[in-house]
Amino acid sequence: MKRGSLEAFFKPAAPKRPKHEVSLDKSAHPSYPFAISHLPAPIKDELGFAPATEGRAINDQLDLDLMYYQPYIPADAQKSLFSFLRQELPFYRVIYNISRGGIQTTINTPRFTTVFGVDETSTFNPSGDLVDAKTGKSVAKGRYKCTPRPIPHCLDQLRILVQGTTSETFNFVLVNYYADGKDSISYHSDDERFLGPNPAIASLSLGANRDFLMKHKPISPSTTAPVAEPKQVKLSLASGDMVLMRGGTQAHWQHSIPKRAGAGAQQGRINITFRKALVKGGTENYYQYNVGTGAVHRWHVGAGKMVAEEEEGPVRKEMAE
Ligand SMILES: O=C(O)CCC(=O)C(=O)O
Ligand SMILES: [Fe+2]
Repeated sequence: MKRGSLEAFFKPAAPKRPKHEVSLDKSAHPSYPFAISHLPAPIKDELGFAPATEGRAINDQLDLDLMYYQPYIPADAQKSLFSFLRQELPFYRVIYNISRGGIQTTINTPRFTTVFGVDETSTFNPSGDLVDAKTGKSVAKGRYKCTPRPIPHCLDQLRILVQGTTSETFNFVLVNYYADGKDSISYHSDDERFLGPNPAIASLSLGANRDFLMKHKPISPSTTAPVAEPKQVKLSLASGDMVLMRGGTQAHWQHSIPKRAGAGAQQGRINITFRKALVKGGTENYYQYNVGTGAVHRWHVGAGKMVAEEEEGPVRKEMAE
């Protein structure tokens, strides 16, 4: 076509190529507070080189069965994946009540959390409807006390990658965001019955370095020869690292990310765990404690922190459209 011709004049200008290739595609679903971008192509390409190192077995202690990838995510993708996920995912600061020794206590989860997925009894069909895993029929509205969310494309790519490496299968992605050294997770085991016996859990770290502490549960005194209490394990998790916990690890060990003071404690850290819940109760538990009922928080680039979004009333929604 000749330059300056009438045709050229009317031909819409070719869209300008962005400096970095960014995906315009997004995962949208009625259960999401907002659409979630797909992984940008450069990150996706880099992930093709994962695992960046071979896993190293840590199983020299009683009941401990870990594989440690140091790192799992290739160096060139660590920062960009961290920033992308922090910016794209909805996060919550869940508050809930528990009864401790008959006394009602309010727990403020000391970190941001979010979760996607559904247990084995259900699945999302290609249209995004929740259906029974066996019959493919629509799941009745009241079946779950929560609203399960499909795993967005960006996290699903990670899930598929980690499944390939570990030969495990996962249907849940839980994400923690530790804004700084004051955020933490106290000692616990992910040994809920809804995960079945000896669950495998893959745990990916991005962003700030944090210590991952593990301790054996108390060993009940037995009539046989006394066993030495295994010593504490400390892994200094760095950006891109992945720990696969499996076998008897959850049944016999607890883990935590303690608060941290001093240099480096101002940096944020993302943790992603991949798990497999077998029954409905697992889905309800995960949404109750990782989404809850409070406001959604979103990363605010200008403020450099998570900001709670106002509840979207009908007026704002109309304006946004
Ligand atoms: O942040 C971590 O590395 C651990 C998170 C964790 O233990 C959990 O979410 O259950
Ligand atoms: Fe855990």
